[in-house]
Amino acid sequence: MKILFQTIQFIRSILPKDQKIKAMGVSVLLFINSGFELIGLSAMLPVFAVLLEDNMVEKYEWAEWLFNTFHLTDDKQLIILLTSLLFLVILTKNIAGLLITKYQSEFALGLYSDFAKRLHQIYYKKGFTFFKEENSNILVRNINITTQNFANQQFLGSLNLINELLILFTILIGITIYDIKVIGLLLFTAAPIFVVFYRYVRSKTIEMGLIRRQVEPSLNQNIFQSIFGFTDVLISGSEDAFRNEINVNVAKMVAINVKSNIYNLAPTRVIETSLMMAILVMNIYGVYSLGSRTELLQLLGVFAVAGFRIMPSLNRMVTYLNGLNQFKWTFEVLKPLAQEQKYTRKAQKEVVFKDKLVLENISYAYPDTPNDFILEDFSLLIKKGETLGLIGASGSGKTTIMNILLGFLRVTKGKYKIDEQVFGEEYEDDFYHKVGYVQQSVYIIDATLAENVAFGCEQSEIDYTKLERVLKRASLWETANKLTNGVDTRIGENGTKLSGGQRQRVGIARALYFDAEILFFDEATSALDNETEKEITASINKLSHTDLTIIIIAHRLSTLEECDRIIEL
Ligand SMILES: Nc1ncnc2c1ncn2[C@@H]1O[C@H](COP(=O)(O)OP(=O)(O)OP(=O)(O)O)[C@@H](O)[C@H]1O
Repeated sequence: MKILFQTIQFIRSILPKDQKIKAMGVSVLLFINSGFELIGLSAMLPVFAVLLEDNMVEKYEWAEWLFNTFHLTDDKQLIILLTSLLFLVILTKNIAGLLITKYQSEFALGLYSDFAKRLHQIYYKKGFTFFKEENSNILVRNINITTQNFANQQFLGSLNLINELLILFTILIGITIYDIKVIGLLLFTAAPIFVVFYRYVRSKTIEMGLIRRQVEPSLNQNIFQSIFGFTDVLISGSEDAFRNEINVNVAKMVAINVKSNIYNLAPTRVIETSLMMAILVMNIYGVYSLGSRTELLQLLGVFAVAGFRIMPSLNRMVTYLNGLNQFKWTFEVLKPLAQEQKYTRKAQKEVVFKDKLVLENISYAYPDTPNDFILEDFSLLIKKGETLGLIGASGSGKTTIMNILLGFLRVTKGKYKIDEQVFGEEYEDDFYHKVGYVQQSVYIIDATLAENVAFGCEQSEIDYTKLERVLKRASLWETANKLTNGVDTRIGENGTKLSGGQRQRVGIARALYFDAEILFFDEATSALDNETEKEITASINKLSHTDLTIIIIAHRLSTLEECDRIIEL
């Protein structure tokens, strides 16, 4: 049961105040549900009593009251009346139970959506280096699958477990009041079998959870790599190798799911066996120690009713406990939700860029190699409106400088200033609005050309006049007109329906659409043939000598011909 306390503790740490209150509401509903269950169960007892005993009216006041109120004439009518009442009670309890389940599921799935949103936000706040270092498959799993697992298995699981425990506890108290011997029997026969079984399953399910945690992202990675690297896989003849890796991981998932199914189904059989054991012992006791068969029959009746409810309840308890154990690792993934304050950003300020960008005696080392300085005591001043070229050997630090200027990387020593403002977290939002960034491989989403240029805007929000203007400036207007549906043509995942040069132009048009004041080009033309490179360079040059500040990284000097200044690293 330690796992239940740990889970409740963890849930409390990651739920915001309003959700904690709602969660309490859900718990109260669950307790009401337990109450309904117990009413349903105890409503069976009078029916049994009537079936087993004669002359009820003379023996019990409640039977006499029913007889008089409903003008009954004999015991048969009492049986029918009680069974009908029992039916109504069970019907009401089940309808109420379903409504409560609906509410509870809506709340749990609401938590899933909230956790996914919050985790996504936290990851974004962790910034550029975090995304560069983390495995994307693990991040996808964390945001989408882990949050869902937690909401279903940990949150709902623990609530339901408490609910079942309450029901079980009340039934056991009822049985104790009725006949303490029955409880003794259960404790000495069914309980030990159940405890031994659960202990065995617990260690197995924790182990399975850890395997699942590791295999799921690897499997996704295998599949994604084989899909995105289709041409390389085909040409290198590594199709079988990729498929084998997929198969190995799928086989591991299959083995886990088979075991998981068995561990979730086995309790029914174990519990049934242990209850049968209790009945056996009870019969031995009854035959030799009880006065009459009727007494034994009544004892068995109580036991049967209790067993009828205890069995599925115990079964569900094991399933919930299995879930809690198997998905205990999700705590670690969702821990950042409990420390959300750690990731709060400074209030955002407007950045004024009228004159210059300055790198002042900066040094930079990547976090995983803190002693390896890529840049040391480096200074650079870029005037507003200037077109600056950066050239240098591979690995000399050009992209690192660009990422510092973009505000993605923070300098270890020295200062990065925009006019007189020292760049920091507080300027991020406004500064990102002022920059455009065209990389060697422009990121294209599976949407229309217009949506790719007006990146992140809903189709209805796109300014088509502006779109036409920027497409013309990026020399993409003619291409757009040749597409089946013009700018509203879908250009395929990763821009598969566009040429390399056209994809670069989408990047340029995007930067222009968002009125970037500073444009960064990182090897934007290096993957293109000479002719296309010339065309793109011409498009970039068309932009220079305007108010735009342009910083270009290139391998070929020819690309930088029109630059005001070229710096060689
Ligand atoms: N995330 C990182 N963690 C650690 N080292 C890194 C990281 N990114 C780059 N480096 C190292 O920093 C150095 C400079 O890399 P950078 O990408 O800035 O060079 P570059 O001049 O742009 O190279 P290229 O022309 O080949 O793109 C390289 O030695 C590289 O290995």
